[in-house]
Amino acid sequence: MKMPPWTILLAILLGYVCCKIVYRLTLHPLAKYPGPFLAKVTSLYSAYRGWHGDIHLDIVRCHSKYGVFVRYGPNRLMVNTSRGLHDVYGYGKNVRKSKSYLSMVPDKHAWSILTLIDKKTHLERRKVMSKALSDTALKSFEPEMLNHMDVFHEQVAVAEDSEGWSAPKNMSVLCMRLTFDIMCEFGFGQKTSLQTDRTLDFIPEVLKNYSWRMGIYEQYPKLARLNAEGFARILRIGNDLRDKFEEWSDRFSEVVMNRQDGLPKGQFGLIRDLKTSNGSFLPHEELLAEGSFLILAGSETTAITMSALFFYLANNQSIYDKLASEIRSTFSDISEVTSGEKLLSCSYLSACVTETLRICPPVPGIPWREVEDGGAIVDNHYITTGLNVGASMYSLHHNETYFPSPYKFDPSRWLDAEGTEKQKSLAYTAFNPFSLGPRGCAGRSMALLELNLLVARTLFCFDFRLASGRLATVGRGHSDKGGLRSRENEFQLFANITSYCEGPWIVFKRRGVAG
Ligand code: HEM
Repeated sequence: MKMPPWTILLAILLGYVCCKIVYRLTLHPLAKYPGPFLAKVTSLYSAYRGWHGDIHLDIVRCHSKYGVFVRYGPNRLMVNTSRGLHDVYGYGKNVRKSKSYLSMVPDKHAWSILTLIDKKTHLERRKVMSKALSDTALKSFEPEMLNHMDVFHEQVAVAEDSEGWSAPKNMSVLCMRLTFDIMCEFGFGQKTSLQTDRTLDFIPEVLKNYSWRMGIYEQYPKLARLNAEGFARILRIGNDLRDKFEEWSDRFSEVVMNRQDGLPKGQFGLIRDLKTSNGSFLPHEELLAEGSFLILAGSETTAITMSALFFYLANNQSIYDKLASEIRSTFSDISEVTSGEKLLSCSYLSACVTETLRICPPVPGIPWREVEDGGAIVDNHYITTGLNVGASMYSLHHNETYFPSPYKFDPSRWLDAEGTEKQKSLAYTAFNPFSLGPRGCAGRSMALLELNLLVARTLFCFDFRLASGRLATVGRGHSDKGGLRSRENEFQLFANITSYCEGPWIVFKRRGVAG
């Protein structure tokens, strides 16, 4: 009997897939490691988790079920120890950024500091970026940063009831607008007014969608080749938002890219005017990619941490009181609440910020690294060339070995107290919200400055608390949601390439207003 050609093709394809699955389960160098069955045979498993936004929770579940090393993709191994963390991300390790970052490179020349895989080119870029984000640059920008925070406070200051409390405010929305405006002026010298101009509300929405897509592609880069954006455009899905955003970003980049003297530059000017080793400027596509990444990197992450800080302070009265008392006794006028000795002396503030970054790391998933020629040792395990290794920040930050009662918001774990030194230094070995080593966050100081200043200035000028009724539940876990989303006192993260969050809804009252 003669078989039709398509049946033969199908049989060959099926045979190939079966062989691949058998290989991945038996002879593959990672075959001996435990993990979810589907994750061993296809990266679609983690892409599905990325699509759901609960990849960080699934990783915690997998480590508690399978142990320290878990196979989380056919070629991917994750580890949940501080030694593993430092072996993968520390300086001088035999790894580079994984090829999955390529899925975030839209065009041939559109690298950004985040996606650059080549170590030498990255180092050159990093030197310029470090200068752009140096303490000196931050200090000279601080007055503008404070202006943006004043606008933020004007928005929450309007009293709505007879006791002087404001209407409920959605912190994740207000914080994103604030950090976006700060980033655009710091990086590009542009005043974007997202805080006050409601016609620009499409921008955070577009950025959120973009991060969500990138989060999925990072897990399964082949999906990027399907060109979902192209199809969405043809099918006219989301075209309104996209058109508005493209129009806005074209206008924005026209000004930013203009090298004429006298135009506002911002710190990004240093990258724009950077000449490569052959004496030419970076290609236009690369500058655009770099600019977009900087806005995302600088705004989403910091906004999530700010929102989480409001959530945990409003939900923990004794911590709120202790912090308010520290701030109000350290400063005697709002003009004093700036960077410097007094702010640095607020040890409880610093502990609250650190604890928020621990319990709610804005990059909760795994920044994958690829092992280079010669292999690498990760927590005493030899890993072969070409495989991907990584550690999830959320999972490590909830590992009981380093953080007893990991789901409890407890700033005191970062304070000096007799008998706790050992536990505290152990905690620091696993604390990693900004990643570490050569690819660690270049904007750490900027983020910490924004976080400390916003909280200190808010508590100096205002009292705040959770909004009442249904709004008080936004952002928290719920028993109905089941599993790892059921913790009511945990601020819920939805992980993508960074993450997004909802709420909390907070009401404010200017201090000194009688009620
Ligand atoms: C709480 C706020 C922030 C957190 C938690 C955070 C976290 C991170 C993490 C985990 C990475 C490594 C990502 C990877 O390996 O794939 C990273 C990279 C980076 N971040 Fe941040 N970030 C924050 C704020 C900022 C800010 C305000 C900026 C300012 C522009 C910034 C600029 C960068 C840059 C340039 C890189 C790439 C570094 C490199 O590859 O050399 N970040 N960040």
